[in-house]
Amino acid sequence: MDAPAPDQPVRVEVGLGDRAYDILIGSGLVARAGAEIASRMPGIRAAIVTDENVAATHLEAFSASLESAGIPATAVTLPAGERTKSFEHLQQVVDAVLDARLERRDVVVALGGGVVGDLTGFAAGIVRRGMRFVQVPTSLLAQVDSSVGGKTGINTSQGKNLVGLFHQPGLVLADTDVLDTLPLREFRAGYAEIAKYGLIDRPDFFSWLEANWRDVFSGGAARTRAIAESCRSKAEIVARDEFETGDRALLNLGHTFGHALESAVAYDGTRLVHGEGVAIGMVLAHRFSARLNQCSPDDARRVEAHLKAVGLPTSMAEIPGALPDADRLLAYIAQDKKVSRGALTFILTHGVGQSYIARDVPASEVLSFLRENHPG
Ligand SMILES: O=C(O)C(=O)C[C@@H](O)[C@H](O)[C@H](O)COP(=O)(O)O
Repeated sequence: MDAPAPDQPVRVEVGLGDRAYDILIGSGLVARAGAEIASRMPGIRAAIVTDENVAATHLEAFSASLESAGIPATAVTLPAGERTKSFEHLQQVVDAVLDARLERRDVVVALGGGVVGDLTGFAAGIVRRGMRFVQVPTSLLAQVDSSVGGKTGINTSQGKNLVGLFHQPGLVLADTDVLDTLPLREFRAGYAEIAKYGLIDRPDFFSWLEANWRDVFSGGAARTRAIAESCRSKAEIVARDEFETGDRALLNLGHTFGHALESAVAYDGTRLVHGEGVAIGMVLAHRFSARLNQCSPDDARRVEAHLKAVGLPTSMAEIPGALPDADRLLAYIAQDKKVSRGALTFILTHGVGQSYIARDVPASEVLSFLRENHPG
């Protein structure tokens, strides 16, 4: 990561050879987006994909920025929320891009959070067998996780992100100013993914977060540092295992349980948003590791205490409304993309910052654990 001049963005490179790209993190990037895109991709036209909430606050400024850089653009605005990651809205985006007669070398831009980014990236990956794609993440979660690394896709009734492909963006512009208007619940949800990097393999970062999380929430240098550290962690893992044949699965810490819970509430964001599912999932992953004598119960309690301190849910009991029973939750887990020849794979841990990939985890152990932790 380059050391930035005071008003320059932090730059993190995702080192993927001839598909390497920059993540720029800093203030004022929505206003500068047109210039940043045009300097890397001259002569293009663009389709901007966004959602109703983001459109209300940022679409005008973003469109103006493209226009002033000479990039003709069309925009498509989708409903906000996880349920938008569907075949129906994929079709809407594909139609908008084709109706605008964009060519393969033109650009589809995701202006929004993780839902918009995942859906837009998927559309860009399949239209004309792969168009260029730029991520302008407007949520904390998208800035520290989903806009980086090229996982794109949609949800189905069988489970989360079950249809999609790997399609890398050509540029990620993370404007830290847009986080100032993010609802607290959304900010916290993104924070769960920041904490995840500490829990995977950066125990010092986790300790730093325990001491400094209030500053991360208030903004300024601590926030930028946490975002940059997260992007650097993710970029390193993605560069060495782009297609998740090994280590990249570590980024799924908390997601095996978390995705099952999101599926269990039918992606109802009033009950559970993705980052909250990840927070509960990370606590469960640590508790499950302790139950299997892989880590100390003190470590599991430490993780739970920190996530609770920042105001994240840490147990299934905190999800409003009834949940399906443990057998049904296990059925969702069995649809997880890490399952191989029917064997369940979890990201477990030997302690804070010591996560590892556990293949062939017995379903009977998972079921007993889910029953013990189920609120019903
Ligand atoms: O980029 C990755 O790899 C991740 O696993 C990051 C996750 O935080 C992210 O939510 C991802 O989309 C989940 O991937 P999935 O393969 O479990 O759907």
